[in-house]
Amino acid sequence: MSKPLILALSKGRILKETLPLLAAAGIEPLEPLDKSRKLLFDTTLDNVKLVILRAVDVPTYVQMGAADVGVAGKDVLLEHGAQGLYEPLDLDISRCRLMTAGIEGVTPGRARRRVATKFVNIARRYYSDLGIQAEVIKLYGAMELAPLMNLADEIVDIVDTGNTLRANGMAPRELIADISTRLVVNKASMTVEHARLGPLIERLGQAVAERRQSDVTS
Ligand SMILES: Nc1ncnc2c1ncn2[C@@H]1O[C@H](COP(=O)(O)OP(=O)(O)OP(=O)(O)O)[C@@H](O)[C@H]1O
Ligand SMILES: O=P(O)(O)OC[C@H]1O[C@H](OP(=O)(O)OP(=O)(O)O)[C@H](O)[C@@H]1O
Repeated sequence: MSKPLILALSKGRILKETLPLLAAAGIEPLEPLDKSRKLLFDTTLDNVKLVILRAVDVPTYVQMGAADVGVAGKDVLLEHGAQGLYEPLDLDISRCRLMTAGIEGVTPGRARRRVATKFVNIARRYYSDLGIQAEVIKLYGAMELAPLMNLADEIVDIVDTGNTLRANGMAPRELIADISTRLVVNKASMTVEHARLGPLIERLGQAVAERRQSDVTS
């Protein structure tokens, strides 16, 4: 039998929205994902397996060829870099915005700005493109706390409803990028496994289009 095709999925919020799309494309795990500590699952498609990863690890698995296909947020992909990856499909799920934000009513001054974020590469690129001097401070969560605690003047973070910012006396400032979840494919796999990947990407594309259509009519 040929080598199994490995799909790397981001756990958490993206996973919940990914599973119905995969099911519509004929791929379902053979056992419930949350009933064990297992991370590698067989599926209803012969020789197609799922691995469930931290979202930030998905691009690494796909880039290195440990997984053929991945599902990850555009924020994670922008932060990681696109080398060795194709991005053939916008899955149109987990939509949000990557923004700068700061304390409500405060306008940032001209001085070197302290910026707290987990997206350090995106932030460095963004401020450098604008010619703004920034000291980027890496955090792993609760970015909204940093300006309140005088650790930073500004944050770069995901904004959806804006509730988290509002609840902490903060307001969005500039849009950096509109974000949604993307399908990524290892460049070598795309060539070698084209016979299996082509139809898979097409079925997923149809599932995305059908979901969009049902959202419009509901
Ligand atoms: N509030 C939100 N609304 C919509 N999409 C979001 C929101 N927050 C994050 N996302 C998108 O979902 C992805 C995964 O978010 P999630 O909160 O599940 O993981 P995480 O907190 O980044 O990862 P981990 O829990 O592994 O640290 C993000 O990379 C982003 O693309
Ligand atoms: O604009 P909102 O609708 O409030 O969404 C934005 C929040 O959502 C994400 O956090 P999440 O809830 O995923 O928690 P996390 O800190 O675990 O990432 C993100 O880091 C923001 O804090």
